[in-house]
Amino acid sequence: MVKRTYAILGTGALGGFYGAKLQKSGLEVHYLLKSDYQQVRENGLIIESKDGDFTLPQVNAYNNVEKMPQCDVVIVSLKTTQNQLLRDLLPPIVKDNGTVLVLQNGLDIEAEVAEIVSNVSIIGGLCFLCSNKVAPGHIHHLDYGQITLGEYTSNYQLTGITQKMREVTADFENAGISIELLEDLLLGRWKKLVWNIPYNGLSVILDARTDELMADIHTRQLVENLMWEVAAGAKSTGRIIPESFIQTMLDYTVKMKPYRTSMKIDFDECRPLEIEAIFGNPFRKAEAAGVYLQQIRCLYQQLKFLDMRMRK
Ligand SMILES: NC(=O)c1ccc[n+]([C@@H]2O[C@H](COP(=O)([O-])OP(=O)(O)OC[C@H]3O[C@@H](n4cnc5c(N)ncnc54)[C@H](OP(=O)(O)O)[C@@H]3O)[C@@H](O)[C@H]2O)c1
Ligand SMILES: CC(C)(CO)[C@@H](O)C(=O)[O-]
Repeated sequence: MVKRTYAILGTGALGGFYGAKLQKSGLEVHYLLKSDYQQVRENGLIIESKDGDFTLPQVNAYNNVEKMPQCDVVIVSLKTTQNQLLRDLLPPIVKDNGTVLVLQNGLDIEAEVAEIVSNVSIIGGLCFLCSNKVAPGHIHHLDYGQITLGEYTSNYQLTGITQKMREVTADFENAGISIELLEDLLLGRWKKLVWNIPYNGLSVILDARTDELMADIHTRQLVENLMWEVAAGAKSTGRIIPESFIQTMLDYTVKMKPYRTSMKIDFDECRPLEIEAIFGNPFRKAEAAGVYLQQIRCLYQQLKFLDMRMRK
């Protein structure tokens, strides 16, 4: 059987971790880097993981997509704040009839990708992962790692489980990454936002870790209210998030090790925040369906202010 080749667009906390796992399992992986290029080209990747540390002393590192070979599967693992680059980065490296696997947080990114590349399958993946890039080419995987995958079709119609989903799943599972398959990508994306909208947003605005947000009755209530509003957003697009799922997310977070969200880390390190993909797209999609997500819009406006002030 011919092995699929992979490209990683953005070799950071997430892309570096999954890419290294795929390479370690025996697949050919090509990594696009920016500031870490020289270091990774010379010394490879270091993965410090709760599942076992490993190093890849030699990796296929690039700082220019034009030098990369076309690959069967291209993993989009930039921060969404860089997605304006996809128009230039994606077309040269994805094979005709290949797959683009979007592993970013947020909503409607697959629809943006569909406007850039044609004759490819687009799969969205929700990553339940806690990973940080701690130094150039050095990834610290703290917890979890499962990915939920669903294939995108125009307007997020239901696809069922496709052959391309099965192929990617086989490669990831062979690399020791647990996969769950979804027939409804849009519902999966809204469900992931049930976590990301309250915790990412409030962690920045209130300068708090997840455990602090859950320990205080006022912030816990805020979290829960926001989760309900995400469910209202989902409903406006015809997707139902059951009440039990909200309780599961609250319980999940209580049991999590105290966590500084990725948005809080970005804020603390003065990097642009993923506001449009995680907050803007959801409230705009709901508004287009006639439902006004007041609390999420309020978070969005505060985050935009903080992001703008930080950049000044
Ligand atoms: N980390 C997690 O545990 C986790 C969990 C779930 C979902 N996610 C989502 O996954 C996505 C990626 O997050 P992340 O945590 O992996 O971010 P990250 O650590 O910042 O990784 C992004 C990488 O992209 C690189 N990059 C930026 N511009 C580039 C360019 N023009 N060419 C090549 N490389 C470029 C960055 O390099 P430089 O550092 O040189 O700019 C960085 O290494 C986000 O949407 C996030 O919300 C992450
Ligand atoms: C929710 C999470 C902290 C772990 O599942 C991670 O997936 C994230 O930051 O999106």
